Amino acid sequence: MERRDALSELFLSELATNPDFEPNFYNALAEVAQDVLTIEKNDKAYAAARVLARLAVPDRILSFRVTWADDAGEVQVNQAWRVQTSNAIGPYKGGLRFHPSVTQDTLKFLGFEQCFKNALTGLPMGGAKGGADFNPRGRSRQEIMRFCQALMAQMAPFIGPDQDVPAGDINVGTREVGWLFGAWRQRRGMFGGAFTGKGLSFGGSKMRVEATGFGVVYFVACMLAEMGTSLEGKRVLVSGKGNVATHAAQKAVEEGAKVLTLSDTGGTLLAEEGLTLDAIAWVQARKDAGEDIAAPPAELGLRYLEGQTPWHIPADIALPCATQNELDQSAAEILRDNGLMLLAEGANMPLTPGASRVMRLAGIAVAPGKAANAGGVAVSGLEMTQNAQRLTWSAARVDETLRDIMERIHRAVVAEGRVDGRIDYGRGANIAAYRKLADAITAQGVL
Ligand SMILES: NC(=O)C1=CN([C@@H]2O[C@H](COP(=O)(O)OP(=O)(O)OC[C@H]3O[C@@H](n4cnc5c(N)ncnc54)[C@H](O)[C@@H]3O)[C@@H](O)[C@H]2O)C=CC1
Ligand SMILES: O=C(O)CCC(=O)C(=O)O
Repeated sequence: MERRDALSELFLSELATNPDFEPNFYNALAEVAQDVLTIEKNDKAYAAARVLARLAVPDRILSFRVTWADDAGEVQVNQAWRVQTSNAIGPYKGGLRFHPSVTQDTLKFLGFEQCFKNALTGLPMGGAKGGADFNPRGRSRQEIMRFCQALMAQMAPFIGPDQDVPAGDINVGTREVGWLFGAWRQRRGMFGGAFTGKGLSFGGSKMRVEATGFGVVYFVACMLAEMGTSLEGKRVLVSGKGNVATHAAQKAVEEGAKVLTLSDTGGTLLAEEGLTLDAIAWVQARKDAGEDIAAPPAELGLRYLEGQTPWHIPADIALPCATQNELDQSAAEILRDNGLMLLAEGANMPLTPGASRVMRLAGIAVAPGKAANAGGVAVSGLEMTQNAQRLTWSAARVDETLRDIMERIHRAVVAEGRVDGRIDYGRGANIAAYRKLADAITAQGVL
């Protein structure tokens, strides 16, 4: 970690020796600390307020046992959490994830990142993240609905439009948000914008489904414009086959790029001539039906590379859009050797620390998730605005505002990220977000 200075070493050393060491949270905090601690030290008010030390400890971590009955009538027990990291600039805000790999560490790191991401959007949203170690794979629709209801039986008292506003994340889409919202509404006896990503018939925003993936591509277009080029004809690798991946692929194709891949945990779908919108729609339909993508119809021009990730295929742009730590050091070395020009994180923290180091040393522009994938939560913020106004905006208005927000985030990140004639997007994002959080935290006293 050659970027780490004495200040961040000191700050992190206590965390590193903690017996409950949380590796994902540690990596996320380390990334931020090395960029902002000097700013904090040089600002009397920030230093006195110990801003980063306060953000490093969530306001609270709520932990729940979720008990429900499966289709066979057997009792199932899961563990769930809501990490409310900070509401200094707005109500707690961040998604809910259902996946067997979910731990308190995962959610603590995601909640911390969410504070910075939400600050970058310019909208009044604090940071939170939640989820459960529940695996929806192989579960029936009824079982997933019962699980959502059992979870809300526990979590509903802590959720509300001005309190904490969850949304979807991995394995939590519009359908699950509908069930969660329904259960919240029933428990609390009120209707309000307590969730985003809702169905359009009960307060959801147009374009929320597309927003994260589209926003990634709007951000990449800004990076390319900064380099004096565009997406036209660029070869793009996308990983994942979910909400973020398929919408990033769709928008990149619409902007003239040649998207070569999507992927899942079993392998990579390769389109040598570039994915068509029909091929992307096929992947979306398979995912929605809970079916795999290993046997695509011949007319779509796809090949499934069993057991492979997309990263060995030569390309100009990489968009990891599946999950954290999905791209490691050796994959980064292959991308670098194949002449990659930029990478934007659709997923949250998809690069391992080793992969980040390879990219940095090679001078490859890397847009961190907190900037590049902020479009999703930005449109969630617009959904909260629409709910508060009791109005519905047109898709065109939301999309235009989304593009505008991504361009503003890009400008803010570039303004803080110029180092030795190049742009360090990670540093720019950390500092721009930190300043906003620090101003709010110092202004509100010691609490
Ligand atoms: N949905 C949203 O609005 C936002 C999501 N994100 C992040 O984007 C990432 C993806 O989230 P969604 O698309 O919403 O989830 P999703 O549940 O729609 O899709 C995730 C997909 O990734 C695939 N996957 C999981 N692990 C993989 C691996 N190791 N290799 C290849 N594929 C893998 C799974 O097959 C799954 O279909 C996550 O890191 C999430 O936190 C970030 C910002 C907003
Ligand atoms: O829309 C939201 O509130 C949350 C989106 C999210 O979980 C994320 O940005 O990682």
